[in-house]
Formats: sequence, C-alpha cells, structure tokens
Amino acid sequence: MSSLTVLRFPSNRHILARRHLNAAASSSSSVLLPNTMQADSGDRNRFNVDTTVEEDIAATNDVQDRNINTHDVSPSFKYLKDRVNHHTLKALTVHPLQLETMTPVQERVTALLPAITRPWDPEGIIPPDSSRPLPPIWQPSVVDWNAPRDILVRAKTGTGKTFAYIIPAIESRFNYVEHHAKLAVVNAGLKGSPSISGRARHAYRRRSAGPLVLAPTRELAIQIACDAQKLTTHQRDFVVQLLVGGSGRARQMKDWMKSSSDLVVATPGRLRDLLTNEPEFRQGFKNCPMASL
Ligand SMILES: Nc1ncnc2c1ncn2[C@@H]1O[C@H](COP(=O)(O)OP(=O)(O)OP(=O)(O)O)[C@@H](O)[C@H]1O
Repeated sequence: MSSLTVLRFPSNRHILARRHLNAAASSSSSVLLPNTMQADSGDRNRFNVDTTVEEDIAATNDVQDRNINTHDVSPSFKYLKDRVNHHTLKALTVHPLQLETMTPVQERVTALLPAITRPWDPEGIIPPDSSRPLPPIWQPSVVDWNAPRDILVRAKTGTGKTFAYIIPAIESRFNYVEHHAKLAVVNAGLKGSPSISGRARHAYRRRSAGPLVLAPTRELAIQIACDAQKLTTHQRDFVVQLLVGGSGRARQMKDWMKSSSDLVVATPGRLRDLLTNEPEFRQGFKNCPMASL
C-alpha cells in the first residue's frame, strides 16, 4: 500500500521539461524541467516534513480499508464545479482527460476543497473577527476553519491518488495568485484595477514558487508532471517545473530563472542540490504553500 502526504506550509503556474514531456503532452500548457538545496536553518525547519507530518496530521483516510463511500454511485467530476476553477474542470471532464467519475480517494480529498487550499496564517490575522478586510479566499463563508490542513492519504496503487493531490495543488496556486492580485488592489485603495492586479499576479508568480510535489523517482516525477500538464491544459501560462536528476542542471536552473514556477515536481536529490547551491531557488521556496510527499 502506498501513501500520499499533503502538507501545507506557511504563508502563502508551467512545467518546463519539454524534452521529457512533449511526448505525453497533448495539452498546450508548458512544462519546465528544473532540480534540492541545502537550506539555511529557517528553510530546514520549514521543510522538516517528517516532524510536521507526525505532529500535524489532522485526518487519516484509508480509502481502501474503510468503506468511506456512503453511496454506491461514484460522484461525477462535475460536482467540483464550485470547488475548482473552470479551467481545471474543463481539463478533467472535456479535454484532454474526459474523465467522468471520481475514484474514492479523489472524492475524499476533493471534498476538502476549498479549505485545504486556504492560506496559512502565521500572524493570526485571518479569523473572522479580524478588523482587517478579508481577502475573498479567506472569507469565513468560503473556508471551514476546522477542516484539516495536513492530510495523510493511504490508498493502493492505481487508485487515482495523483489527481487527488494535483487538483488541490493547482487550486491552491490559483487562489494564492488571485489573492495577491486582489490584495494589491485593496492596498492601493481601489475597488478594481486590471493593471494593478495584473502586475501583482505577475510579480507574485515570479517571486514565489507554487506547491511542491516530491516524487521518489525520476520516472514517477515525469509522470506526475505530465498529469499536471494535462490538468492545466487550459491555463496556458501555468508553468510546471520538473526538477529531476539525469537532466541538465544548468538548463533546469535557467528555466527556473526565466519563468514562474506554478507547480514544482521534483526528486529529492535534485531538489536538495538546488536548495543548497542556488540562492535564487531557495528564495523562491521561502513561502512554499503546499507540499505533497
Ligand atoms: N477518476 C478517474 N477515472 C478514470 N481514470 C482515472 C481516474 N483517476 C485517475 N485515472 C487514471 O488511473 C490511472 C492510475 O492513476 P494514478 O497513477 O493517479 O494512481 P496512483 O494511485 O497515484 O498510483 P501509484 O500509487 O502507482 O502512483 C492513471 O492512468 C490515471 O490517468
């Protein structure tokens, strides 16, 4: 039985790996292939995932061993209409994936949306009694504050775990980017400004990497990146960075520097190398919002 752990990190889109992904890419989003780092002490703490897992697991779902479904009919992906952005839904149900029903593990994990994609609140400014104006994705009506943030999912191989964690990861990135765009407009004292929100979106995406997916092997990482690329087919500027060994490190770093990193799929060795030796890379991960291990 394999397991999947989704961890949320404090704070806070394209795969560039065309050499590996073109073959699998019937989608139009691009894939960046970038690489691990020796973090400073703060980063080490942030990425000390074992500790976080042990302390913060809020829900453990053994999809195979417990009969979680209370109904006989698997839910359609269309039930995600109000939980995920329409681009993702279109990729799932229309093109390229054309999926109809969710697997049990997908049903269980996506049921936690949007709560599991909410921002972490290290300064305690979020809850509803805050006098500060709440950005849309923090609105109490949208978020179940008691929902688990860190999730351990256990399910047998081939049960659809990949989409179960990639969908929330993409949604998380989407929400964070939009949140920063709206915050910039609010901070400018305006109700709406396409130019300010556009600049803020761009700046945030270049400055901060999106969710991290850590895969044990290069082959699995490539497969996950391909799945992410398909899911973001209709988000043409979403960048999935693929950081694996056996591919040019310099090229990966170049790709990293020249674009945003909306979702990062990496193997441990290359991730560690980049975190250790590339300050710009490390900086981009300072506010990594979510990790799937
Ligand atoms: N809801 C679905 N309907 C039909 N096919 C699906 C669905 N979800 C995933 N699949 C397909 O099922 C196959 C197995 O999915 P996936 O690789 O995500 O399983 P997994 O649980 O992550 O496996 P592993 O533990 O080996 O990584 C893939 O080909 C995937 O595209």
